[in-house]
Formats: sequence, C-alpha cells, structure tokens
Amino acid sequence: FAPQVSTTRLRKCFKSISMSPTDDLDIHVMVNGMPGPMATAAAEACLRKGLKLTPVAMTGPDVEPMTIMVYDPVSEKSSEVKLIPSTQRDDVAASIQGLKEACGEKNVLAIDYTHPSAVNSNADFYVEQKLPFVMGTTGGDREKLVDGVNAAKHFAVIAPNMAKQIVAMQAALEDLAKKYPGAFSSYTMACKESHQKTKADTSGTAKAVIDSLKELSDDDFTYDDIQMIRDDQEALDFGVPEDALKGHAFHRYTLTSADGSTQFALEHNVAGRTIYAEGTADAVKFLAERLQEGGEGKVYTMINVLESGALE
Ligand SMILES: NC(=O)C1=CN([C@@H]2O[C@H](COP(=O)(O)OP(=O)(O)OC[C@H]3O[C@@H](n4cnc5c(N)ncnc54)[C@H](OP(=O)(O)O)[C@@H]3O)[C@@H](O)[C@H]2O)C=CC1
Ligand SMILES: O=C(O)C1=N[C@H](C(=O)O)C[C@H](O)C1
Repeated sequence: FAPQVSTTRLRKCFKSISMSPTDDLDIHVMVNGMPGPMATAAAEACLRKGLKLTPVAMTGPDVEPMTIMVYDPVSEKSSEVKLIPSTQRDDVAASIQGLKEACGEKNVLAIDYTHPSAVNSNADFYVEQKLPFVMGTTGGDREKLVDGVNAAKHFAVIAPNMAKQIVAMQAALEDLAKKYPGAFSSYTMACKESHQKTKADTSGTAKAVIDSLKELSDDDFTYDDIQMIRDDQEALDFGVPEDALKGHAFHRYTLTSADGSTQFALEHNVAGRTIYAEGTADAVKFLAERLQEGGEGKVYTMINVLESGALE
C-alpha cells in the first residue's frame, strides 16, 4: 500500500482485509503508536469489537517504515498495517485523505497511543487533517490540547484512563468533591504509583485523581509530590505480580488526618493493558456516533462516554 494509491485500489484493499462475516461496522481506525504495546492492544480490541484498521498508521520518528500484522486471538481477526514514521507527515496526510475518499469522511477516525512528547503535535495534525481522534496518550500540555481541539470544534475523546471501572471511580470522586467540598480539610494527601520502567511520564490518571482529591482536602499537594515507582524490585515490593512488571498500573492514594488517627486509602491496581484497550475501542464507537449526529465537534471525556452507556 502506498500513500498515493488510487481510490479504486483502496476500496479493493478494504474489501480484502474486511471479509470476516462478524465485521459489522464500517468504521476504519488509524491506530497510531504501533508497535508500542498500548497502541497494539487498542488495535486488537478494535478488531475484536467489529471496527476495521486502516492499512496505514503513524509510528515513532526513528522507526523504519514496516508492515505489521495485527492479530486478535479472541476474534481471530487480523489486519495488515503499514507503519510510517511520524517525520513523514505528508505521506500520512495523503493516506488519510485517500482513506476518507474511499470510506467516507465520517468513517475514518484515529487512536493515539504514542509518546507524551508527541501529544500536542499529533493533536494539531489530526485537527489539520479533520481526523476525529481518541487521545489516550498522557502528558504534553493538556490545557493547550483541550483548548485547541475545542477552539477548532473538532471531535475528540481525550482521557488519561480508558478503563471503565477507573473512569466510574473518577466520576464518583468528582461528584463527591462537588457535593462535599472540603470534607477532608486538614487531611494530608499522599500518592504512590507504579508502572513499567519504560513509562516516560508521571501517571496522567494519578494527576486527574489528585485534582479531585484536592477539592476535598486543602493540602497543598502538587503533582511533584506523586511518588513514582519505575523499578522492578520496588514494583514487586509494592505488590505488582512478576508477570505484570512489563505492563501494570498500581495506584494508592491516602488522606490522613492531622493527628494521624484516621486514614482513608484508595487503590486501583491493573495488570496488563486489556482494560484500557477495550474502553478505547468503545470510545471510538461513541465518537463515530457523535459524528453521525452532526453538529459541532468538541472534546469529550471518558466520563461522557461512560454516561452515554457506550462502555461495554
Ligand atoms: N489513556 C489510557 O487509558 C492509557 C494511556 N496510556 C498512555 O499511552 C501512551 C503510550 O503507552 P505505551 O504504549 O506503554 O508507550 P511506549 O512508549 O511503550 O510506546 C509508544 C509507541 O509510540 C511510538 N511513537 C513515539 N512518537 C510517536 C509519534 N509522534 N507518532 C506515532 N508514534 C510514535 C513509539 O515509537 P519509538 O519509541 O520507537 O519512538 C512507540 O512505538 C503513554 O502516554 C501512556 O501513559 C497507557 C495505557 C492506558
Ligand atoms: O503508561 C501506562 O501504562 C499507563 N498510563 C496511563 C497514565 O499515565 O495514567 C494510564 C494507566 O496508568 C497506564
């Protein structure tokens, strides 16, 4: 597949990769960030949930162009994807436009699981290309990200965590903070999070949870106070199973009273990445529905997706 390929060839290409009788949706997803683990898990979940993968996607700037086979062992569906380095934006842009001509403007969306350093430039690129997107990548300038997408009236789901139950917990915390602001005033906060040692940034989820906890407590806790574990032995000591060292997210937050007599603790511990991948594919379906409804685009959160009932 070449970016300048004709619309007719693209149509044939889509037919050849989407023959499975269980394919039920005409939604084509460009999953950017493969062969990284999270993007790959999301691509597999897309296949599992009846979405199609575009034959071209964006990979890291230093990766040689290559073609990979995405295979979902549950549905036994597979799809070939050519990965183009993010430095070759013109080629990716030509592919997106070809895909839209072949599949319909509203049927091509993107998922981004790349690198914190790429968040803002990738989002700008999706806006330029009029490509609705689900941004799972954490980090970057989050305010600029959300403001830019909203100002462009572009369709996007942006969230640091796509796991249904964690999103539900975040929604509950937001409600608690709204209903009982300052309920934990004078309590001190602490947060420890452990992730695989390749993780580039502080957990975006931990930052979001801290934002809610800060509405409940008057502690002057900052993101710099989050204790990060990126070491295998420390992770094991924190309770991470050995077979999850390469992919886990263990979080523990505490609120402790001034005299130390009372402590509240909140934990969410995830081994592997499936739970986020499932939520990501559901978010794509949610976004595709908003596109079909028409109107102006905007940033949706995963709480919006949860409230719509779209998280399976
Ligand atoms: N929202 C959620 O629920 C979740 C979010 N995440 C977030 O997802 C992100 C990715 O996680 P993970 O897969 O573990 O990270 P990795 O760093 O292991 O993989 C990222 C991949 O993206 C590639 N990449 C880097 N820059 C670009 C770019 N500009 N365009 C396209 N691809 C690029 C990298 O290539 P190379 O390294 O070769 O340059 C690599 O293959 C992180 O920010 C993480 O916090 C993770 C889990 C859940
Ligand atoms: O990098 C990860 O792995 C994860 N990143 C997200 C975050 O930064 O909060 C979500 C989850 O913690 C896994």
